[in-house]
Amino acid sequence: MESGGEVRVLEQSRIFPTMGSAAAPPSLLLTFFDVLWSTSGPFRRLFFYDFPHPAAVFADSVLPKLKSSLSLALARFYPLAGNLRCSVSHDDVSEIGWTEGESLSFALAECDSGFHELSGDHARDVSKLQRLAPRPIWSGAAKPLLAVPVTVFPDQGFTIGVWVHHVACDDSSYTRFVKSWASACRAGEIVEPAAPLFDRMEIPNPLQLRSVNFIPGYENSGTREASTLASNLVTATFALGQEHIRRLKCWVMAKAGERNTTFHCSTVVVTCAHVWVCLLKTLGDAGDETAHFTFTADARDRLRSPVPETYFGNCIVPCFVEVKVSDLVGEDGIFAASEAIGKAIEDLKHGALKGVHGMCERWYHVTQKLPMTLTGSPKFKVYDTDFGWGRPVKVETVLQKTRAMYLQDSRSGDGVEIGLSFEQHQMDAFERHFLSGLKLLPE
Ligand SMILES: CC(C)(COP(=O)(O)OP(=O)(O)OC[C@H]1O[C@@H](n2cnc3c(N)ncnc32)[C@H](O)[C@@H]1OP(=O)(O)O)[C@@H](O)C(=O)NCCC(=O)NCCSC(=O)CC(=O)O
Repeated sequence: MESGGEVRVLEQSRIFPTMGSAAAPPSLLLTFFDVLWSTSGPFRRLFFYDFPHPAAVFADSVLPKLKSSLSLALARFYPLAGNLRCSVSHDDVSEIGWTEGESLSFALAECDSGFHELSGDHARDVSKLQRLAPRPIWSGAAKPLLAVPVTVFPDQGFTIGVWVHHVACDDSSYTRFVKSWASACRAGEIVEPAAPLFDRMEIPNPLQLRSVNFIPGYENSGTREASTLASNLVTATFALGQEHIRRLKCWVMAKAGERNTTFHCSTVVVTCAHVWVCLLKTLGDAGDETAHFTFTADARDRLRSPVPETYFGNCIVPCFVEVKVSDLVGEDGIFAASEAIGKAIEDLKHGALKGVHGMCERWYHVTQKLPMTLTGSPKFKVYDTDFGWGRPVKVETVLQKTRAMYLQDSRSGDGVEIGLSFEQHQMDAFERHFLSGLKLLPE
C-alpha cells in the first residue's frame, strides 16, 4: 500500500484580496459569540480532488485559477484576509479585519505518493493529514485567521486545506467562504452562495464579552505544528446509510412509544447517540459516572431577533448532554442517548441564549470531564464543494484528539459520514462496536 510521502514546500506567495479602488472596509469588533468560541482555537478541513495529470499541468491550469479566485473570495470575505488584533486605544476590545497591504500567505507543496491512501476511509495517521494542513504561526501582533495550504500529488490529485481560527467564524460562515471561492474558481466570478452579511448591531452580548485578552490558551493557537503532531492517533471515516438511519430512528421511536415519551429524533440525534455509545464501550467507561456530550447549535434563527443565515462570524451556542454511563452502555443505550440529545435540541425552542449566564462556567466544568464533542453538520453539504474539477473524492476534518467526532454529508448522497480519531487498537474496537450495534437493529 502506498503511504503518505514527504511533503515539500514548492512555493510561498501572497494573495491580496481584489479590492479595486474601494476604501478598506471597517474592521469588525468581536461579538460575544466570537469571544466565546475563540477558546476553541482553529478548525481545518482537507478537500481531496482527483487530478491524474503531471505537476506541470497542475501548475499551468489549476494553480492560477485557484489563486485568482481566492483573491475574489477574499475581497468578499475580507476579514479572513487580515488579522485578529487588540484595539490600540482600548485594550479590552478585540477586532478582526483587513487593512491596506495585508495579504494571505499561500503555500504550495508537493508530495509524490499517498493521495489514494490518505483520501480513504480506513484508519490513517492523523499526523500525515496534519502535514497537509499546517497552521500559520502567530508571531507578535500578526495573528492570521486563515491559511489555505495546497498540496499537489503528481499524476494522482491535489488537496486544498482550509484552516480558520474559530475567533473569525463558525462552520456555517466557513462553508460559505469555501463555496464562494470554489464557485469563483469554477465560473470566473462568485455565483453562489449569497454574499455574507457583516452587520453586528443585532448580535446580543449578554455577558459583555468583547476581547480575547486573558482567554487561557488562545495564544497557543499559533504554536508550531511539530509540537502538536498527533503521532499516536489514526483517523477513520464511518458511513451510516439511509437504511441504517431509518432503522435507528424506528427503533428509538418505538422505545419512546413504549415509555410514553416524545423528543426530537433526527439523523443527527440517532447518529450521535450510536457513536457516543460505541465510543464509551471502546474506551471501557463504565459505572455510575456521568458521561458528557457537547455539540453546537446554530443560533441564527434561535435568537429573539433572528440573524440572517448569511451572517458572517460566530453565531453558535454550546449544548450540553449528560447521561449515566451505565445507562449508555446498557441494552437500551442508544435510546437513552437519543432521548437526552433530542431533548437538548428541543430545549433550544426556548431560545439559544437560555441559560447563558452559567454557560462559560458549565463549559469549563464539562471540559474537565472529557466530553464527547461534535464538529460539522450534514446540512453544510461539504461534498458540493466543486472548484471546477468535480466533487471532492474525500473531505476530512482533521481531528487531533479522541472523543471528538465530525459529522458531514456523504459523498454518495446516501446518509452521513462520521470521523473519529483513536489509537489503532481503540479504532479496531470502535469499528467492531459500530458494526455490531447496527447488526442488532430490527429490519
Ligand atoms: C441543533 C442541530 C444540530 C440539530 O440538528 P437536527 O438535524 O437534529 O435538527 P434540525 O431541526 O436542524 O433538522 C431537522 C430535520 O430537518 C433537516 N434539515 C435541516 N436543515 C436542513 C437543510 N439546510 N437542508 C436539508 N435538510 C435540512 C435535517 O436533516 C433533519 O432531518 P433528518 O432527520 O431527516 O436529517 C441543528 O439544528 C444545528 O443547529 N446545526 C448546525 C450546527 C453547527 O453549526 N455546527 C457547526 C459548529 S462549528 C464547527 O463545527 C467547527 C468546530 O467547532 O470545530
